[in-house]
Amino acid sequence: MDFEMEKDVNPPESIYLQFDAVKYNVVVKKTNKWGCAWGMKTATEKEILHGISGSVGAGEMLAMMGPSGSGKTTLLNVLGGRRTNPQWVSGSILYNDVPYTKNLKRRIGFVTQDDVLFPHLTVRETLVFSALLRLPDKFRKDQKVERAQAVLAQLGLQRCADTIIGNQFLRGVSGGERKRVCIGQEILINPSLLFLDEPTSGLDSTTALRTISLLHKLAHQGRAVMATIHQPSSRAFHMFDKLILLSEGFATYFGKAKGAMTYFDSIGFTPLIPMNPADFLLDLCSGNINDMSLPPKLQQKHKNLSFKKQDNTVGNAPATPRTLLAKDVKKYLVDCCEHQISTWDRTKSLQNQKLKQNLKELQAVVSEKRQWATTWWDQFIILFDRGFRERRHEYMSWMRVLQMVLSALLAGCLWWRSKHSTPNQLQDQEGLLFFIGVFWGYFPLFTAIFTFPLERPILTKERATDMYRLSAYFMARTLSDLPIELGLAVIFIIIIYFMTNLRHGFLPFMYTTLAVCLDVMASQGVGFCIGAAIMDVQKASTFASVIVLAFMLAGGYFVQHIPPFIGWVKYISFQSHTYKILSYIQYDNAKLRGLHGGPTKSVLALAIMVVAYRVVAYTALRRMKISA
Ligand SMILES: Nc1ncnc2c1ncn2[C@@H]1O[C@H](COP(=O)(O)OP(=O)(O)OP(=O)(O)O)[C@@H](O)[C@H]1O
Repeated sequence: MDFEMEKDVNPPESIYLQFDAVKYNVVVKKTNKWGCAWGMKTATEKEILHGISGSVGAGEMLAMMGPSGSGKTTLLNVLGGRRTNPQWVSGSILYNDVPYTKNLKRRIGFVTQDDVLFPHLTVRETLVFSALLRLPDKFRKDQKVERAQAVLAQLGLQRCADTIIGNQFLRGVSGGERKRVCIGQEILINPSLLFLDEPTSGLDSTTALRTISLLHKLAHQGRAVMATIHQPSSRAFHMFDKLILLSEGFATYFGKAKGAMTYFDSIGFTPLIPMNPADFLLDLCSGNINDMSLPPKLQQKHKNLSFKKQDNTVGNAPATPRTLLAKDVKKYLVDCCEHQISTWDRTKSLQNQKLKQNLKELQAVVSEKRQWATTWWDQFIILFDRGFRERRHEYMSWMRVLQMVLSALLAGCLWWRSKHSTPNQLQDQEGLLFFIGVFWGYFPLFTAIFTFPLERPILTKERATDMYRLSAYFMARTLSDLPIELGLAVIFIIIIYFMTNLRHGFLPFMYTTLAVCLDVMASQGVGFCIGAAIMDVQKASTFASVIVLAFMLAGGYFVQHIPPFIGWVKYISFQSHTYKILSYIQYDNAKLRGLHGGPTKSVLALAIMVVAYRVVAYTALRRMKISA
């Protein structure tokens, strides 16, 4: 099956990307001698890209090839505006002769190596939600949906349109289809520049070829397409317009893909057996010179080295004649590239394009003011709807409902027809009230701590493309789980209230339900807070268990006279306040049970906590800088 050409969308505005002598450094932190990340640490700077030059224009597909660790992803991230800190990036990177600004985001599509998608949404839902969020408001809702359908057809995804995306635990669409969904999410906005990191990794050769052919078509519709490719087949290789070959962060070739073999032949490297050009080039960049001719300069060295003893060292590893030769080959390639290729290509610049189009017009494309595609409210509604659909299986999960019902039935049996006439009966019933507070202060918290750490990859991806405001996401995400948590809490209270014979009457029942709902919301707030601040599921769970334990112990049931230096825990413990409110609802004279301060204070405290913990969670999320 081939992919249809896009018919109904105007060609994107052309952007000519030119980069010259691009370098990229990172700080490498070394751990101490025990391998721990804390204590005495040393930081060193490491140069990952050593002055890469090249260009790509509308209608061209540039492939970046090289052995693993040669710097392809890093270069793609730098050119795609994902690494812009001038402290670490140097050299010139110009888009229509203008340096990168965040305004360019809406002209750039970026497909990352990992397919970051919601597993429970269908292919159609994924594309429609992306279209609703990313296409500007000048399109009506039905036009946005139509655009998503057109992309679906263009990428040949109709057959699996209503299949869920899936993940390693959940059967969904195939790897190739998932990759096409990711590409679809980017081409929805009709980008001028499309960057793709390993779009063919993990795909069989036929699907990989189809994907490259799709990229080739997308480029020929007037886009500049840049992709890192590991091991293309020879048919795929011939679809590339331009090629950058990297080896250990150095360029060993930049120019027309078709001219690569001729170039390497001209500098002395020719395959001695029929070979896929991509295999030949990768072998060469890795210094593996089996089955190829060598330039005379290296041939002589090869002979000399073959007679030498293996007593030299390169780095920590013993240097054999083969590794020394590989090093010489790479150096030779880099020198040749520097002198012969980059010089002729650097002379080509925007000048060629300027002849075709007005420079001012081209630059206006790059400098267009950055603005949100949709309003805050639309973002909130769309994200709420998406969140609800993604987690609908959880909401409808019988396991969860069963867990709640069984817990309520168990507690109902244990406190069956409880009374509070004698001190012993009263003590038992207070245990029940405390249990309700602790139970509903525990489950929502442990569900909420996973929210942000698990959604971080998708949040990072979507925020990098300016899809929505963080506040709209936060509100939608924190509110979408609330109905189910509150619903379950109400079912629980209905069961337990009548089984355990709590205070009769409509008002006491309603107040109890309200107090538990406040408990649920405060507990969720603490969970969001911990998750957003730590952003690591394991660490967050450990920390949360300590917090829950502290709040429970200080809740007023186990210890009533807490020493003043630790007494503040009681005030921020939502379980303590819930227990207090429930006691007031059940008993007329709560002071007799050692409870001081009326229920109003506790209701107020819980209400403040519901808001305050969420504000702290939002601030923590902002500080994580999950944006580009
Ligand atoms: N933040 C970082 N800190 C330290 N080293 C880094 C960092 N980022 C990249 N590197 C190193 O830079 C080199 C290039 O990495 P990069 O991911 O760009 O390679 P690649 O060619 O895309 O590899 P692959 O094909 O395996 O994905 C690697 O040696 C990598 O370990």
